[in-house]
Amino acid sequence: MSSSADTPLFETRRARATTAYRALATSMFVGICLIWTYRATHMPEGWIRWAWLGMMASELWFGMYWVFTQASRWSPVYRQAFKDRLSLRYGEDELPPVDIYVCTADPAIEPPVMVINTVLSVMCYDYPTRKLSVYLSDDGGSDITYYAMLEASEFARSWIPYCKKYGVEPRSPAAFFRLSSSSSGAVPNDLNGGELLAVKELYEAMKSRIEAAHHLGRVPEEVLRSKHKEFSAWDSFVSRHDHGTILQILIDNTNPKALDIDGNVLPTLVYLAREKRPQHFHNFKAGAMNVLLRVSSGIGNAPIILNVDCDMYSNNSGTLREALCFFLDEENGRRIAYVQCPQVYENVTRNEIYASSLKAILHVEFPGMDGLGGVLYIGSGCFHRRDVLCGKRFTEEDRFAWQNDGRPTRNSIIDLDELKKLADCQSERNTQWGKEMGLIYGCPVEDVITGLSIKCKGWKSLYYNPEKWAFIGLAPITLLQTLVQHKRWSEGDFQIFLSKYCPVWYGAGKIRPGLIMGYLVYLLWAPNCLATIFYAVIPSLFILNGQSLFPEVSSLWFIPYTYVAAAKYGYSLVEHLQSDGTVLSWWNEQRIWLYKRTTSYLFATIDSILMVLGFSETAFVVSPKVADPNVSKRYEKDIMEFGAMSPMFTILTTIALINAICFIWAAIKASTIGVLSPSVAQVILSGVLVLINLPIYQGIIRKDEGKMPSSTTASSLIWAVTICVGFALLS
Ligand SMILES: O=c1ccn([C@@H]2O[C@H](COP(=O)(O)OP(=O)(O)O[C@H]3O[C@H](CO)[C@@H](O)[C@H](O)[C@H]3O)[C@@H](O)[C@H]2O)c(=O)[nH]1
Ligand SMILES: [Mn+2]
Repeated sequence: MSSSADTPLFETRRARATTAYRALATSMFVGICLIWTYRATHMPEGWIRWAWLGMMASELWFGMYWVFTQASRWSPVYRQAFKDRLSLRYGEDELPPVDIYVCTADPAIEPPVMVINTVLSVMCYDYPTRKLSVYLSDDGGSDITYYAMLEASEFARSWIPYCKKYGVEPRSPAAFFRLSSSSSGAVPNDLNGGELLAVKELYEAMKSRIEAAHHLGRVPEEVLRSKHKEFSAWDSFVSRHDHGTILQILIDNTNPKALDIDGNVLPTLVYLAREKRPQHFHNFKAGAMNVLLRVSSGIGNAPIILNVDCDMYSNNSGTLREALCFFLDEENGRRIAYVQCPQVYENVTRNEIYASSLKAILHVEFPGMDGLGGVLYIGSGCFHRRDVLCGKRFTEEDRFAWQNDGRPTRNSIIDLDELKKLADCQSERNTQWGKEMGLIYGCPVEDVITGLSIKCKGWKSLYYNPEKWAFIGLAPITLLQTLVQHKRWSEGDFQIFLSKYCPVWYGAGKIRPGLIMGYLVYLLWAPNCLATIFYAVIPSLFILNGQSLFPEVSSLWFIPYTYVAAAKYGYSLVEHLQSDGTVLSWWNEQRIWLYKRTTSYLFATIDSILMVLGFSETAFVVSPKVADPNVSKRYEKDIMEFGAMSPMFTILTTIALINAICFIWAAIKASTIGVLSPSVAQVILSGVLVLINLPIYQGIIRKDEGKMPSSTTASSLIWAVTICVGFALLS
C-alpha cells in the first residue's frame, strides 16, 4: 500500500472566472431593486391599483427567487475520481462488498425486458463478483417479471464473461446490441464476431420468450412445471395490492455451483416482492427501499449501496470503482454520506421538446450545491453508505472502515423464512423506519427529503458527473407525462417546505445558509405558479382596456426592466449552450418552464395545501416507460403531444388564447393609431407569450391523434372569450 497523503483518490476543482459572473449578478440585483422601487413609487390611483399590487407582488417573488438561484451559481465544484489509484491502494480482496437495488413497480408500464437489461448491466460492473449482490424490488409482484429474472440469471452466465473478456460497453445487452448494430462506431470492433453473434442470439431468444410471456400474461407451461416450487409463491397471490412476501434467491454467490460458463463466481441475484395488503399503506419507493435495506442486511449486508430505477442502466462498468474512490479516500471521504450521479436520458431528441434533461440543474446548479456542502439526493443513480441511510449521525471520529465495523457477516446459509418477515407489512410496526431510519415516509420525493435530513445530521454529499455518463434512463415522451411527473416532484418539494423538515428552520445552524437557499430553489418550485399566472395573463388583459402596467420607453424606469430581462435570458441562453444545448432546445425549455409553472405547479400547490390541511393523501404516479409507436413517431419529430383530455391542457390553452386575443387587439390598434398601446412592454410581453405558445395553436388546428382534443379547445375558447370580454366590460 502506498501512502495516502500524496495520492488522493479523488480531486476537487473549483470553478474559475466567476468574478465576471459575480459582477453581472450584482448589476442584475441592482436592476431588480430599481424595478421594486419603480413599483413602490408609481402606485396609480383607482381601480387599476389591485393589478399594480399584483405586479409588485409578482416582481418581489421573482426577484427573491432569483436571489435564491444565485447561491448555487456562486462557487461550483467539479469532482474527478482516480480508480487506478484505488486499485493500487486496495487489493481485490480488500474492496468492500456492494449491494445494488433496482426498483420496479408495474410490469405494464415498466416492461420486464427493460427491467432485466438494467439488472444485467449492474451485474456486469467491473468489480469482484463475490462482493456484488443485486436485488430487484418488484412492487408489481409480477410472476412475469420473476420469470424474466430467471431467464436473466441464466443469460448472465454467458453475458458477464463475454462483457469482461471483450471489455464491452455499455453492459445493458439491449443498449449494447443497439449500438453495435448501428453504424455510429461507438462500439469497438474486436469483439470476436462469432462469439458476439452467439451471445446476441441467446439474448434475442430470451427476449422473445419474455415478451411472449408478457403479452400472454402467463409464464410458459414448461417453466412452471420445472420450477414449480418457486412459482408456488404466487399461489396465494390475489392482486398486486394484496399478496404475501415473495423472496427468491436466484443466484447465491456463496454457493460453489453459482458459476458462469467460464467457471467464475457470479454475483448474487435476488428477487423480492414485499408484502402488500389493501389496508396497509406501502409508502411507494421509500417503502420498497427500506424493505430492501432490511432484507439485504441478511444477504450481502454491504456497507455501500447503489440504487437505480428499473429504466436506468449502467452505462459505464467503471462507475462503481469511481464512486468508491469518494468513500474510501482517507482525507476527504469520511464525511461523505452519498454520491449522486446525474440522471440522463437515452430517448431525448436534439432539441428536446419537453426539456427533460434539465440542463442548467445538472450542469450548473448541482455542482454549485456540491460546492455548498451537498447536492440533493434525487433517487436513481445514487451511492450510499448503508449506516448513514439507516440513520447514523456524523461524529468527528467517523471513519469509513468496513473491515472492522463489527457487523456480522453472513454465514453461507440464508434463512429465507426469517428474512421474509423483514418484508412484511407488520415489520415496521413500532420502529423508527421511515422516520429516523431509512428513507423518510410521507413525501412524494422521498429522495430529496431523505438527502436533506442526512445532511442535517452532519454529513456531506457529493455530485459526480463524469464525462462518460454513469446511468442512462428513459424520459417521459408526452406533454402530459412530463407535467404529471413535475407535479409529483414540485408537490413533494413544496411539502418539504411546509413540513418540519423545512430547511429554513430545520437546517439552520446545521447546513450552510447558501445550501438552504439552494434547496429553496426546488422546494419553492410550486408556488411560482401564482406570480407566473398573474404575469402571463393580467398585463395582456390590460391591453384590452388600454391601461399601462409598465413604464414608457421614454422613461428611465424602462431601463432596469430591459436590462434585467435581457441579462436574465441572455445569461440563461449562454448557460444552456455551455451545457451542450442548442438555441432551439433553450427556447423549448423556456416554454416547458412556463407550462409547468402554470399547470403542474398550480396543482401541486393546491394539493400540498390540501394535504397539510389533511384533505388529501400522498400519491405516486409512476412514469410510463413504453409508448404507442405513433406517439413515439411524433415525439421523434418534436411534435408536441396532447391527445388526452386534462384540466392542465385547458389551462394552457386558455392562457394561450387569451394572449392571442389580446395581442391581435394590440396589433389592430397599432395599425390604426400607429403606436403600441397601452405600453410597448405589455405588447412585447403578450407577443412573446404568443410566440412561445405556437405549439398550442398548432395543436388546435392539427389533425393527427396527438392534437389538442376538440372539447378542450372548445371549453378553453369559451373561458378565454368570457375572461377577455368580461374584463373589457368590467373595467
Ligand atoms: O410504489 C412504487 C412506485 C415507484 N417505484 C419505483 O420508483 C422508481 C421511480 O419511479 P418513476 O415513475 O420512474 O419516477 P421518476 O419521476 O422518473 O423518478 C425520479 O423521481 C423519484 C421521486 O419522485 C425518485 O424516486 C426516482 O429515483 C427518480 O428517478 C421506479 O423505478 C419505480 O418502479 C416503486 O418501486 N414503488
Ligand atoms: Mn423514472
